[in-house]
Amino acid sequence: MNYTALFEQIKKKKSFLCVGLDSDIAKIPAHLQQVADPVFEFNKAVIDATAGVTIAYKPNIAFYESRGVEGWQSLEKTVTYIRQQYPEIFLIADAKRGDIGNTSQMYAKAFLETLNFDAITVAPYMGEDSVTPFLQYPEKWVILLALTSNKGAFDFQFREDKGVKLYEAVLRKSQEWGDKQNMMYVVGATKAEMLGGIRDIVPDHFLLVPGVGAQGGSLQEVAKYGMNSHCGLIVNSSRGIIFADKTEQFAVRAGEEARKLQGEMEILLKEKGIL
Ligand SMILES: O=c1ccn([C@@H]2O[C@H](COP(=O)(O)O)[C@@H](O)[C@H]2O)c(=O)[nH]1
Repeated sequence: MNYTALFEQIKKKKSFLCVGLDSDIAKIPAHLQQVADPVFEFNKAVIDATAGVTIAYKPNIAFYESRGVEGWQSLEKTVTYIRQQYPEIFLIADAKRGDIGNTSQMYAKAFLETLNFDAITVAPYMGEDSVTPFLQYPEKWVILLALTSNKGAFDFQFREDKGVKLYEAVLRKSQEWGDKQNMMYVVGATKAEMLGGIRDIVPDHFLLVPGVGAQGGSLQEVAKYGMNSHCGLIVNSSRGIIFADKTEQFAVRAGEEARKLQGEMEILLKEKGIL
């Protein structure tokens, strides 16, 4: 999916919501634990309840690969289901990969070709040759970790060299490798106040923003500092939507939580003049 198609989806759905499929098998409602593939059945119900107001899904790969072969099967079935039922939706593998060049090539093939995701999250710290193999796929995206939502972000990402913070150096240097058509950046909603400065460096790129919902980030603050004339934001919520309820009503509640966020997003898009 290209930049224009993504923006068209945002306008059509009046939403820049990404639902995170962090489908921890231990948290899946009891009544689904007996079926053949509880994670897939859970995902399917959440997807059907939220697809109308969602532009992207982001399975976090840890919740699948931790279960071995069965987990990979749940993931593959989930991707196939979304591709068949909701082909307009943008699919992000939150895998946080990146290694020496020939290994990155295999990670890229695994997620962008074999599993057919639209995008993959990549850690930038091994540099150019670890990132560029992911950029060889037309209409696929690298989402580079820039400023993460967690407390540990302060350990390295704010370190300064000649007045430039490490996450700023990531934003600047990586623009030599890709552009707004194939590269996005992760910026945590918990660091929304830094988004103004980030927009000075990457005014046009899409940003994937996790941290709204369970981590307490504010959607309004994210939009205030981070929204550009093409929206430029994909805001993720995982636990706040998929585990809003742990009873047989989980999908209904997931749909309600997703619609609530979409309603707030619609207001923000209108305020910005995008709708
Ligand atoms: O800086 C980052 C980068 C990635 N994530 C991921 O996003 C989701 C957030 O889940 P919630 O349940 O909505 O908190 C999860 O998959 C993280 O691994 C992030 O939170 N922060």
